[in-house]
Amino acid sequence: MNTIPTDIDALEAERLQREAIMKAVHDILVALGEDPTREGLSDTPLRVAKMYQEVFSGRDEDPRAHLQTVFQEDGHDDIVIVRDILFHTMCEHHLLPFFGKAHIAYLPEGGRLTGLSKLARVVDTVSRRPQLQERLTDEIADAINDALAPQGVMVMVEAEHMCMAMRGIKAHGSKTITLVTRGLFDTDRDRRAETLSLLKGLA
Ligand SMILES: Nc1nc2c(ncn2[C@@H]2O[C@H](COP(=O)(O)OP(=O)(O)OP(=O)(O)O)[C@@H](O)[C@H]2O)c(=O)[nH]1
Ligand SMILES: [Zn+2]
Repeated sequence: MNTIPTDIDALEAERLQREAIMKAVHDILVALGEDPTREGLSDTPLRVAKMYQEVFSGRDEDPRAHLQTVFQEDGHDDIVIVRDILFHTMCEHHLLPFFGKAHIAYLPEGGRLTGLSKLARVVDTVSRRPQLQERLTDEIADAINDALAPQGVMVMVEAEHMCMAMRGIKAHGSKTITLVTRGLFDTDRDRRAETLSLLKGLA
């Protein structure tokens, strides 16, 4: 009985949100001196609204939901690394893209492993939010730390920010690197150094 009204509510909320974004985009076009009825622009508010709904659709998702499937592999408490997970997201200051690669390492505890693709799914979910690179990196590490309770997690993100390239300082090609660690990587200097060089692809 409940599922149909809930679905209808969700669809209605999505429709209302799309209309609100369309109106805002229409107003921006007018403020820029454009004619929103001209052929090239007439569908632009709808296109932009759908695009924002898509690229910000991770706001209400919990990235930990991807990590609920745990494989028990007793005796495997050695490092797992997935490098070069490509992502795109939107900087919350300017609503311009930043994009690059996430590199993830975790040291399992008690043989608790997750599927490799699930790590990329975590990156995908937190990328579909208005973001800061530092928070994106924290959210990936926290999701893995909470869901798997590993001995340690290390996440490195390297990205180029369009708000630094196509406007403002116009620092084309600059890369921002963020690194966060949890658990054993905070305390064990040797493990930290070894894993960092693996994350950088140096080993
Ligand atoms: N720490 C951090 N800063 C970011 C990120 N994305 C964009 N920024 C910065 O956010 C800052 C916003 O600064 P403001 O002075 O409020 O805005 P602004 O006048 O547009 O700044 P400029 O880009 O220097 O022209 C800029 O320095 C951006 O480079 C991010 O992911 N993390
Ligand atoms: Zn920005």
